[in-house]
Amino acid sequence: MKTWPHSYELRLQVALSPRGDLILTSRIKNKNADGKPFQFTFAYHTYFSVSDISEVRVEGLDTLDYHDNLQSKIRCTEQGDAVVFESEVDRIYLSAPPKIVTIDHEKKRTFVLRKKELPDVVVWNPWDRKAKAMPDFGAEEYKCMLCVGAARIEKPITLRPGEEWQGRQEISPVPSSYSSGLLDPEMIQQMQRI
Ligand SMILES: O=P(O)(O)OC[C@H]1O[C@@H](O)[C@H](O)[C@@H](O)[C@@H]1O
Repeated sequence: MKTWPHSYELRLQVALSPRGDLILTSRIKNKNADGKPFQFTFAYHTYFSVSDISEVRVEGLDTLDYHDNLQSKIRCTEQGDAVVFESEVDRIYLSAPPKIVTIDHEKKRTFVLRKKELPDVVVWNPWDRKAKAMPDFGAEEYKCMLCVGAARIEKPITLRPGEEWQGRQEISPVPSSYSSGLLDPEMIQQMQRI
């Protein structure tokens, strides 16, 4: 293929635990016979179903730098305690901690995202104008979704022939009655058991 003149193997393992944890493991192997290494970036693009995007907050990204895809990918710094949504957002947060939480106040549900070998995090919601322009996206669907996904974008991966890279993302839904910036004791116990 002209756009990607390399031979590779991609394996995606999808596992669902009895309590609802979704574990995605991706393996990419360089199968080039010509001895050439290749370089790539990687992102999961997982959509969460939320009750109302205006009530959702993403925690764990405070003070981090991000590339803003809505401003020609310029590098900005997150100023808030949490990421909240009042308009279109399309960002790549850099070198994020291994655990990020997406809190849905209305549904009293939190998605705990854990990641390995994937330092960055994509956060995306198209909002109304872009939603209308996308043929595979309902005009109103932006209100009840949020894309948060582990990624490796800033520092691409290089593989020599025969080498393999593995990245992993785990999503655990936990009930939560989060309020005023403090996790309730029940939720802390549940998160510690994960
Ligand atoms: O349709 P997908 O693959 O989920 O991607 C949706 C959007 O995801 C964003 O992260 C990209 O910056 C956008 O360009 C893209 O439209």
